[in-house]
Amino acid sequence: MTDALNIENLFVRYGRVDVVQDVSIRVAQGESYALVGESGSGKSTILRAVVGMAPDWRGQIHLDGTARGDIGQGAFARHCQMVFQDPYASLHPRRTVDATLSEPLRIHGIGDRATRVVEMMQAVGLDPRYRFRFPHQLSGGQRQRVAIARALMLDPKLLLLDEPTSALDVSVQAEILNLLVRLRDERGLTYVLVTHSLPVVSFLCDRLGVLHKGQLVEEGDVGLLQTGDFRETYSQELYAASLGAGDRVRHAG
Ligand SMILES: Nc1ncnc2c1ncn2[C@@H]1O[C@H](COP(=O)(O)OP(=O)(O)OP(=O)(O)O)[C@@H](O)[C@H]1O
Repeated sequence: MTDALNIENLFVRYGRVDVVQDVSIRVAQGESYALVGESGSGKSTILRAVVGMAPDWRGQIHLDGTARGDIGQGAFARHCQMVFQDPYASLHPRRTVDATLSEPLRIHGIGDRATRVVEMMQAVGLDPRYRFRFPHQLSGGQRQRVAIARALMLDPKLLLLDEPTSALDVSVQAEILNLLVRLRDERGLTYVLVTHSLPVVSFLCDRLGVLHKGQLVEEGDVGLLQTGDFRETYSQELYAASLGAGDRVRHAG
């Protein structure tokens, strides 16, 4: 089967610096893949290159076997969406939930918007009576549910999740992780997740890639997080630093 996402020899440059260097990643259909690594290692930049938010990149990016450059903006939005870390920053402060969720439908000429908005609110566990609320009238967890709902409005197959729970209270993180697992199972989604949290990777992902200074230094099955059997010193250090942090999340299911 064609990979959901195939990144080959990706370089991304800001100014004169290659912040991503020769990275190749394949993510199978239905797989959940995590990118981990310290702050500034280039994790988010890789996601940004996939969605077209990195101005200067080279290499090959294929989605479902089609080159990124051959996919128009509309088709891309129907295929792949990104969820950002901070739902407060990513939602428009003067748009109600209804306006936020209707917008992609309007842009793509999809009718029956009120019904679809209510159905999606229910699918992400948001009470439809919040439909005409603004972001500041919602909790952090509810806002992230809106952001996830917005990402799903066009029924994409690939979701890029950039630290989707790290801006949330610990008590709410597990709820959002459970929601992401349920939505993935119900909709056959493929996830690429960027996170600092190895417990989140254990909970949500099948495979992980370790990024260090813009390079992918190691890839492996998520079982590595049980054994700690990493090959590279950098991965071992990252693993050791995370030990003991977040059993709560690991058992969120
Ligand atoms: N718009 C930009 N202009 C210049 N440099 C940038 C820009 N965005 C990111 N960088 C640099 O690129 C490098 C990689 O950043 P990136 O955000 O991808 O790292 P990250 O691994 O996702 O970090 P974090 O975990 O802190 O989000 C960093 O050195 C960062 O300073």
